[in-house]
Amino acid sequence: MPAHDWATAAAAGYRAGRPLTLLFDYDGTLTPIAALPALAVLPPATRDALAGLAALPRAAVGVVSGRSLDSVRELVGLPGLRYAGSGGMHISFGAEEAIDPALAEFDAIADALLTALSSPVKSFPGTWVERKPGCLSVHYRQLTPPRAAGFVEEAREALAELAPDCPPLRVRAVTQALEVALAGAWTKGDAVDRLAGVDALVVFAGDGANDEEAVAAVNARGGLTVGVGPEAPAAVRLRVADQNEFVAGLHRLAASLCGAAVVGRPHPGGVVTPRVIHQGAR
Ligand SMILES: O=P(O)(O)OC[C@H]1O[C@H](O[C@H]2O[C@H](CO)[C@@H](O)[C@H](O)[C@H]2O)[C@H](O)[C@@H](O)[C@@H]1O
Repeated sequence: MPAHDWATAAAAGYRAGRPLTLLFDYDGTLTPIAALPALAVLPPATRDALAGLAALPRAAVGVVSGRSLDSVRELVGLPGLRYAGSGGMHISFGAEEAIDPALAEFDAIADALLTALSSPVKSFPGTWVERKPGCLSVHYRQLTPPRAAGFVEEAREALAELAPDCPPLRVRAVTQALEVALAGAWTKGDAVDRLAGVDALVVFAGDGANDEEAVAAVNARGGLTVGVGPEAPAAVRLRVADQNEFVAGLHRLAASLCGAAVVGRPHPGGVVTPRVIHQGAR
């Protein structure tokens, strides 16, 4: 195995005695990109690998996603993991939650944003808006590249027209969707800071523009950042060509640290009912 392989490096750190925190993006990293969000289902073998790694005595596993917290938690289906949804604004670890106050501020203006976006969405059939706590994804995957460029321009203009009556927005293109949140809202970097754990070797893997802050946060901790595919943030320390290669590394890591026991193991049952313990300052 080459020395720059992320799974080999993570296994070596764990074997050397360091706690290991593995944080992964969901869409495009743990699952292949699909035509619609509902079709991006986690393969059972990937779930087994995550469950096996999370059961190790000095390891924690988290999924940090642009999806809503409920959606990512349900799709992954492992109560023992750490989760962040809404691009880092809504964080869940064990029985505890942290919520960015910007989430509620955004929700108070979300209807106005949806109204503003209704005109470009009507003009470009195939586009649609996914409403999530604290943010929106304006999807345009079904459009050809020139139509997508036209749609993005119109959607950005529609949002910009709200400017005098609306707090500043953060609008960025993430895997064929415009992600819209309040400027200054928590990002995946904030989620990394809350989920990483003290003294752990932190590994983060992601594939898109909304992973930039997580990559910066993990690099700042001296951790291991893995870019999945060509659109991964430029600052990653290691790269894999695509989602298949990333999952192959995940299986190698699980096999190396957990042995054959990870395949077909029953998943931990039980439902954790989270309670809110912290609403951070903006
Ligand atoms: O941060 P992530 O976990 O990567 O989530 C980013 C967005 O993922 C979803 O949309 C993207 O994946 C869909 C399924 O593969 C695809 O159909 C869509 O075109 C992509 O934009 C999700 O729907 C969004 O809420 C997430 O922000």
